[in-house]
Amino acid sequence: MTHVKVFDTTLRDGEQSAGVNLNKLEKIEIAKQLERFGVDIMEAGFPASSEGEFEAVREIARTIKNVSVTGLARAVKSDIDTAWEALKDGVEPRLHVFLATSPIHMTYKLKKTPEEVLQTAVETVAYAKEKFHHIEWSAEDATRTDKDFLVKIIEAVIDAGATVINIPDTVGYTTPEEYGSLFRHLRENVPNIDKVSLSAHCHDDLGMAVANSIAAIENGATQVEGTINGIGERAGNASLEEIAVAMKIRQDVYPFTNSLNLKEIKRTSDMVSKLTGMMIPGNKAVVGRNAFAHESGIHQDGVLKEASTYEIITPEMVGVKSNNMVLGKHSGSHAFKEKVHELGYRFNDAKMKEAFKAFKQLTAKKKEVTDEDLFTILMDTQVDSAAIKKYKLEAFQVQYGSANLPTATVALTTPEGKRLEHAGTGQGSVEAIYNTLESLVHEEIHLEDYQLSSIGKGRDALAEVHVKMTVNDTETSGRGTAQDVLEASANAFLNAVNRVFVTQHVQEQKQAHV
Ligand SMILES: CC(=O)SCCNC(=O)CCNC(=O)[C@H](O)C(C)(C)COP(=O)(O)OP(=O)(O)OC[C@H]1O[C@@H](n2cnc3c(N)ncnc32)[C@H](O)[C@@H]1OP(=O)(O)O
Ligand SMILES: CC(C)C(=O)C(=O)O
Repeated sequence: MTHVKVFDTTLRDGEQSAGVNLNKLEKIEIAKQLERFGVDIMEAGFPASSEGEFEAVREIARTIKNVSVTGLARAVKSDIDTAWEALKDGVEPRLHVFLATSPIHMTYKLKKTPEEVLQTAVETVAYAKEKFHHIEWSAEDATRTDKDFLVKIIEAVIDAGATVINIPDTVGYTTPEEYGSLFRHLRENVPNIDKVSLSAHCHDDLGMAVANSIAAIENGATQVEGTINGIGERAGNASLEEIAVAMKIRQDVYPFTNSLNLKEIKRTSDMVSKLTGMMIPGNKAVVGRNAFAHESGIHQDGVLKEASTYEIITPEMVGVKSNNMVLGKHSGSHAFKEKVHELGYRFNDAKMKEAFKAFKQLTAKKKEVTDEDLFTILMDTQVDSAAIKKYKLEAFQVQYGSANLPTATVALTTPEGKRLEHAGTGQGSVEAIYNTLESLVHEEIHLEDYQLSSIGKGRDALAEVHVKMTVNDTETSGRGTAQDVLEASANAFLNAVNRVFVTQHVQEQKQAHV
């Protein structure tokens, strides 16, 4: 059976999803989970794109020990140098360098002739080879590229030192037949193709990213790229969990192996969804809330008699567990620690105490704390940098009545430790809180998006709010959870403001040290 390497780009192409903005701690947390999931390569970001991104990629390369960490670079020497600085301490530094090859991209975007593009590609790969042993070269918009030119440029970059050739369907334009035949064509026509691995990278604009990726594998790709939950630019990338489960369930027609641990799918998917704020549709294959739910009588009857009548994937296969140890008000720290480990978290004593405290606070309001609730608490504990001082919500009160203008009174502490209080109004309760918070933090804030969902079921379920906003023209996002919808809303607002504040604070500290 052919082994297929899995290249995860959740932290790069996935983060290119409109409105997604992960901070360093969140990226590291996802990277650790991707390592547990068993990906072979993870693209941690685009180091030359910003200082924050550079630092996140460098930290991931230093932290992750069982996965080759890569970073994206344009065919520009300074991008390659920056990528090297970010990646060089990793266990297997790997560069991902790309250049567009289609007539549309070369003419209008790069404003270069095909000859100039070929020369730039060769020069930059040769330059990168002085530093990197592993180089993936991507022909951006390969599926709208002239085939003869594609053959020519691939042969040249292999000679220059590329070790993996990626054939991206950048705009999600291709079809399974066409994409498969492109891989066959390259294998048959690029003279030195045996020196490299071929990789597939598909986008989902026409809803065919997974099918296209599998067609590529059937036709010689030994590496497949994608993201968790299929997040990514525009309509997203190929969803890795769907590719993995399709290969597992249809081994009879897809005789390929990979190193993924399918039982980590649910946890990975939940984490990516929560930290990016990209909700998973209920009917999403493999990880949607309804993926294992049977609603209609005939189906339920069939499943009760024999599950395989209507279930081709078992929930256990992808890590959806039945909750056998319930934690609540009377649970102690031992059971809590046990559960923390079961959920895949490894905390030092201080973080464990912090998480236990948050858990106990929740049990005062909620009878039964589910795995989903705990997962949220643990993730919040993990990605919160207690060392950096931030705005903190102290108390709030909202007066609401259908005939009155809602009024919020809010108290918070500033990063400098000062307590502030203010009251304000709005058309609704959330707006009243947000108007008041805006006055308190003295920044110009525009709310772009607000999403509310519940974690789990029942009247006492936790509320989770995701916001996207601009703070003084800087785009940011925030997440807040609480049992009360208004408190979760206030937390999300302050979380978004704090992200901007923390970034500024780190930059100011750096400048002070220069
Ligand atoms: C298909 C993909 O997903 S590619 C990855 C896309 N991801 C991103 O763009 C996210 C990160 N990007 C960024 O932060 C910024 O775009 C930066 C820092 C990389 C560049 O910013 P800027 O210098 O302001 O340039 P801007 O983004 O406006 O334009 C891109 C420039 O790169 C050029 N370019 C685009 N791709 C490449 C490439 N592969 N190799 C070399 N140059 C390239 C464009 O032609 C344009 O050049 P020009 O300024 O001479 O016209
Ligand atoms: C950089 C390349 C691989 C890319 O993301 C694309 O073409 O979609």
